[in-house]
Amino acid sequence: MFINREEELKALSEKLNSNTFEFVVIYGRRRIGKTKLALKSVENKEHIYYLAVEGDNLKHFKRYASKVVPTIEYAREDWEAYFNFLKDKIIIIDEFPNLIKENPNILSLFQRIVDVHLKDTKTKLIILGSSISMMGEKVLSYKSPLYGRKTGVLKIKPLKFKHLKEFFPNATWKELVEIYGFADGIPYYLEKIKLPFWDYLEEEIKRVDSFLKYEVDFLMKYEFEEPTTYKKILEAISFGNHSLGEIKNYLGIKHSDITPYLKNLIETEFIEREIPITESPKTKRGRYYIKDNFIAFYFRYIFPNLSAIEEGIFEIGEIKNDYNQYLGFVFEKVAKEFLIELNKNNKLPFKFLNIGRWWKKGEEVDLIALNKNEKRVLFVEVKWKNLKGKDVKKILNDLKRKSELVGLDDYEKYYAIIGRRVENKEDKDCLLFDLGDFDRCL
Ligand SMILES: Nc1ncnc2c1ncn2[C@@H]1O[C@H](COP(=O)(O)OP(=O)(O)OP(=O)(O)O)[C@@H](O)[C@H]1O
Repeated sequence: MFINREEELKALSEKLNSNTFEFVVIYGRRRIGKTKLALKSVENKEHIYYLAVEGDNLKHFKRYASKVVPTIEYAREDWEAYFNFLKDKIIIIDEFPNLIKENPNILSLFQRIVDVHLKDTKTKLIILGSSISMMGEKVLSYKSPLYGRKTGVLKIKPLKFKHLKEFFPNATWKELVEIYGFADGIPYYLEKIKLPFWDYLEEEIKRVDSFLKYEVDFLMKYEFEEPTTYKKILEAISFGNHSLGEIKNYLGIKHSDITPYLKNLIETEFIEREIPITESPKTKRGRYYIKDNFIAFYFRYIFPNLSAIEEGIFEIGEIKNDYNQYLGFVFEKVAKEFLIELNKNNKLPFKFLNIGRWWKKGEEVDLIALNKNEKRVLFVEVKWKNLKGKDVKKILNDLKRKSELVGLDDYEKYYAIIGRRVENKEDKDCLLFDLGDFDRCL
């Protein structure tokens, strides 16, 4: 089964079919599907695939490459000599950071190989890496010897919510939101899930060898040497502490500065900083959110309960009882994707160019979609609840009240409510959507 990645495959296919040398960097968090994508792109093409390991890479690489280019057996054991035998070939090196760890000079060495041997050939060199900090600093940064050599960069993101339907064609949208809250759009986790979701989760948590216990440690090991404080920060955010002050309070640190930790967590893509949509990027009023649902799920439900899970006394009810509240946040992310899809297909009253949250002094609007040129704005409230007519009226009144606080007085205003289920969607005072619309629109 291979799901989506159409745009990435198109970009790779253009590179692979070009008449010139190409050096493509593919990176993204572990489990996201880099290897599968790279291999899919060369499915019907002769290629060398090498997964770099912790040591002896020169020897191992030669063995793999010789399956495609037997004459490489005669090459001296060094990278420059190897690449002389590999001109015009497709070469994929997975987990490139392992090569850097084994030999930090590899970067200058590859720079030389490109400049002296490959630049004027049709060789396609594709390197893959999971450590975002290392790929960023050593490969992609302007300080890297390889900086000017790459001809393409692909950052692999999670699959979209709508793609979950392809993994689980028989699941309802409600069940898909529940699954998304756990696995996000990360193929490795999606692949593990069997329906019904709650039975799967209960069984997985009970397993002595459950991957849930170790996965996040394994991911963090790739980015941080000492993850304790990072973990505490992620736990704080997963329990709804989003401002700097709230996070500090949760950690119980009064004076020490946690901004370097936050900066590193942003750089390694564990979290992101958001600002109210109407503010300038320089604002101090940023808030921190965990980037993928799997990490949020782990820090909300697994990390605080590791001992109980280990002792086999953890009850899945602990998660079930809280899950709807947690999904409130997950559903906002789903709703945003849904609106972006509607926008793309011209199914909204105007085309927005910007979408994001807004907050000020205890007041919040879940989503605001803007077109500054046309001076039109859509205010959106997202509710992971079944809404009756009277609920809709109440929410709409409150949304209208809040819309007056945002300061877009001369804009033409529109309102939308997105609920789990909404009764009487014909109400014409605002746009109303629920999971029933997803089949039509996603
Ligand atoms: N587009 C996809 N459709 C379906 N399954 C996928 C897709 N991409 C990846 N997978 C599955 O998800 C799992 C992880 O994918 P893959 O090994 O390619 O990720 P990766 O980013 O290279 O991970 P790592 O860095 O941890 O090795 C694999 O079992 C793969 O089969």
